[in-house]
Amino acid sequence: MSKKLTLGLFGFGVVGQGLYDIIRSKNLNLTIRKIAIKNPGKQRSLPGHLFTTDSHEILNDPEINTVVELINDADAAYEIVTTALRSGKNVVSANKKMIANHLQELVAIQETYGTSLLYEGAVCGSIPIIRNLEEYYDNELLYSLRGIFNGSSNYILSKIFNENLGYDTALKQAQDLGFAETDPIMDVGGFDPKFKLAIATAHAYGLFIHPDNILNVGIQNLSAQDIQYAREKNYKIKLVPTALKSSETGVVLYVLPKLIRNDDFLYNVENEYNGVIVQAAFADQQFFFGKGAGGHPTGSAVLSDIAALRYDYHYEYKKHQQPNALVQTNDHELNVYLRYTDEFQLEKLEFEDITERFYTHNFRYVTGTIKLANLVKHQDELRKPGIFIAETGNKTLQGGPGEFAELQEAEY
Ligand SMILES: NC(=O)C1=CN([C@@H]2O[C@H](COP(=O)(O)OP(=O)(O)OC[C@H]3O[C@@H](n4cnc5c(N)ncnc54)[C@H](OP(=O)(O)O)[C@@H]3O)[C@@H](O)[C@H]2O)C=CC1
Ligand SMILES: N[C@@H](CC=O)C(=O)O
Repeated sequence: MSKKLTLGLFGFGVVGQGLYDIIRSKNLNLTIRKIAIKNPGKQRSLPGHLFTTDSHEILNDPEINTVVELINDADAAYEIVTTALRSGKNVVSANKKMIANHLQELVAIQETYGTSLLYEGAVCGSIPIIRNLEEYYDNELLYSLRGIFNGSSNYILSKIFNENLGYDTALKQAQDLGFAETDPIMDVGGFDPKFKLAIATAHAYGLFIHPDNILNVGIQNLSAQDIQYAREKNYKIKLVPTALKSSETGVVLYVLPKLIRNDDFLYNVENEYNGVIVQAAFADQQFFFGKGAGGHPTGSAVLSDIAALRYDYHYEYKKHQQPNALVQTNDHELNVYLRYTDEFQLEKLEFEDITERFYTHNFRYVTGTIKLANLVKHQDELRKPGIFIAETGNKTLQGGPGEFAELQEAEY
């Protein structure tokens, strides 16, 4: 039965305001009873009596049955969300950092208290990927999931490749447009897409992997030489999170920049748009595309979750409940391009083989094969200035109905 929802909203920034605009534009039979914010002195577009800086005005209000958490502080969000769920209120959140870092505990709290936490807006903005992974792919063998999960870094890369804009100018634009996180290293360093990958993996494979255990290397060290290298070969560089089944039981997870060929779905995903490629046994490749950042696109996903709560929708985490033997593994080889400064950096990484080597006084790179475990071991080195790594090979998983996937390498 459809329930009347009375909302308590936390956060009235880019996404909170975006959600409010959408709710106001339609007759949705929803009431926003109170909005909690941080800074009482800020100018607001709504009457002052709607706002509070006291979270208890929402959390202790028995009239409020639904909390919508849209703040930019993951620690405060954790307190708000867990308190709300424990006091019998359903919650919608877009806070991927908080959700990814506490997912297993949040699932347990929902079970204990019979409440529901929905977070479609936390992963790829407007793209309904979580509910699809949760519901649709239950009976499909999921080989891999990869894509563009971060609007800001994609915006920056698009502006660099398509308009020759400088990195700093493009980043400033992404911030001004409300796409970037409060600390933009979360975006460009690949942390934000890693949080999203961790959440998606729980719904794709039933695996709860803490983000600390997933490699992320971002685009913050991208240089003019890397751009030139990619352009000369007709590639674009995108920041790509990947989850793939590498064996009967192994799931490989990482976030790396990637050289993308023009026949890849991701090649034409530009600006703040996101794209997710799901590869499954019977369906083969499927591609989801939509805006991954911004107030209105994210607000639309948040609203969809709010609407689902009218019907008591909750994630069942079925793939986690069912016994399966899947485990995360770093036992996997990747084809990469590596620009480096000192030979010792190259030696440290211990390539399996090197296929190409280029050496001038100001530009050194190799391409070759490297173990993911080595990248994990030396991830701090990979984030230092003067080094840039990008995946080159297009690992696609192929297999027919009933047979296990074979890993196929398409070398560029
Ligand atoms: N921007 C985007 O495109 C997307 C963002 N997200 C996520 O949504 C969330 C919100 O992002 P966004 O709207 O961009 O952030 P903003 O910085 O635009 O807004 C944050 C809001 O949170 C409020 N706030 C901060 N701390 C508290 C607190 N302790 N109690 C109550 N209110 C608080 C701020 O109050 P005040 O107004 O007083 O400063 C502000 O209204 C983040 O988790 C983000 O990662 C998810 C998908 C897309
Ligand atoms: N900072 C994020 C916002 C949406 O999740 C991004 O750029 O994708």
